[in-house]
Amino acid sequence: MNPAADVWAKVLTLMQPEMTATTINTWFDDATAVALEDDRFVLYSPTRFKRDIIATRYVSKIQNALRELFSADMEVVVLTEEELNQYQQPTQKNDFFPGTEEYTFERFVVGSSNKFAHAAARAVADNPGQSYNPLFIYGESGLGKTHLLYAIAHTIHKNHPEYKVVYIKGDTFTNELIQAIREGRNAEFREKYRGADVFLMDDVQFIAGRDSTQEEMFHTFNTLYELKKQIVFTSDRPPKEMLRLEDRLKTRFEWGLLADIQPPDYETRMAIIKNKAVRMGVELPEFLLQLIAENITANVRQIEGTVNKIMAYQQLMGDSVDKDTVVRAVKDMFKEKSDIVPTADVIIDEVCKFYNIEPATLRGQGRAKDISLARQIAMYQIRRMTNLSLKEIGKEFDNRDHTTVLHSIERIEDLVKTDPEKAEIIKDITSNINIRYE
Ligand SMILES: Nc1ncnc2c1ncn2[C@@H]1O[C@H](COP(=O)(O)OP(=O)(O)OP(=O)(O)O)[C@@H](O)[C@H]1O
Repeated sequence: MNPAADVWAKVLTLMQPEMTATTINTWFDDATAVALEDDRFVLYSPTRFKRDIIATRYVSKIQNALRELFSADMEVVVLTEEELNQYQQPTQKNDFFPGTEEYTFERFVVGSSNKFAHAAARAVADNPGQSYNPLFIYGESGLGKTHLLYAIAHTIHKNHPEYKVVYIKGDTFTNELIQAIREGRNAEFREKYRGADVFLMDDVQFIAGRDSTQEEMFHTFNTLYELKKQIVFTSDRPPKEMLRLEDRLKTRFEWGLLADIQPPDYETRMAIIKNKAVRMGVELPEFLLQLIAENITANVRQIEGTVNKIMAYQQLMGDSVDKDTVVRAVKDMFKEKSDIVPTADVIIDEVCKFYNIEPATLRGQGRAKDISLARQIAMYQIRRMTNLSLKEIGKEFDNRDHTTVLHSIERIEDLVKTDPEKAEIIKDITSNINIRYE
């Protein structure tokens, strides 16, 4: 169904308690929905007189209903006949970073878990280089950091089309730099990044621990900062927890404003699901909204994935699906996600990659300090991430005894508490393992 028409039908229903049926019929009987834009809802009323009444008296009521549907403020426009003829849907409004059209402030649902980061991003987008510099947004994966970064980019581009907005991921920066050095194009690389008016770096944690990248970042930062160019970073953790990051960068990253994003609370999850469903033109009954909001708690990306799957499911099955069938299908989706358990092989492989040793060595009897530590980490990770018993873990490591395995695991448990660098290594290895299953 046309999402705008669908939204309009919902708006009319939502307005019912506040208006008599006669009022609704009188003013809205021939009004039709023209478009649902990013932050505007466009209506058309063929009767000039009715159009004027809607535009003057009822816009705020329509806006209230839209806010309820989208958890966001939208502008409402009521077109006259001539305006309708001239109306052109804005196409590719945000096309200067293709593929990111949906990542706008209007489409970002604000709740208590992200309102600080959202407000900071807005401030920076409205006054680049003048409010907080740098802005450093951090939080776990899938909570909207990239979304905010692009929203900043789109807003600045709209207000200042002449600005050179540069978006780069931490690991791409590293790779490009290596390539530039290899090909003798250092000057070109520098110009590209140090010449930016707005510098946005996603996942900056990936530059930590790499000397030439950190050196380049240091000079890029200084140049941009002195010129009062806006700098924004995102990361999966705050600077002080980036233990392999040079101190001079750590302190610089903290010069401006640090803003964290937490996993969304129940209300925000509900709002995100509703917003997404309405935009996709899907009808999700209350029980289904609640079921998703109760079960998918950690990550907005997973919430979106679930809504997409339900939509596909409903399209396939049509209206004939009964409640039990949908509930079962949705529960299967939850199960599928939480049931992914990495194998011992994959975990051992990732630990070996990190420490640059052979799996056979890790599994074997060698007692060199580095190898023992890596082995203990592997045992700890297997215990944490799989359902294997101590005995089964022992088998993976040349038939070691289960008490040896237990001692190893306990040693790493202690280290994680007392040695932040080790804790960070474990975090890195865990995310490398998880990535293999995404
Ligand atoms: N508050 C929100 N409102 C609407 N959509 C959101 C919100 N938060 C996240 N999303 C959506 O969830 C998905 C994941 O968000 P995003 O890619 O920005 O996460 P991230 O924090 O950058 O994750 P990663 O660290 O894995 O890159 C995107 O499609 C984004 O639009």
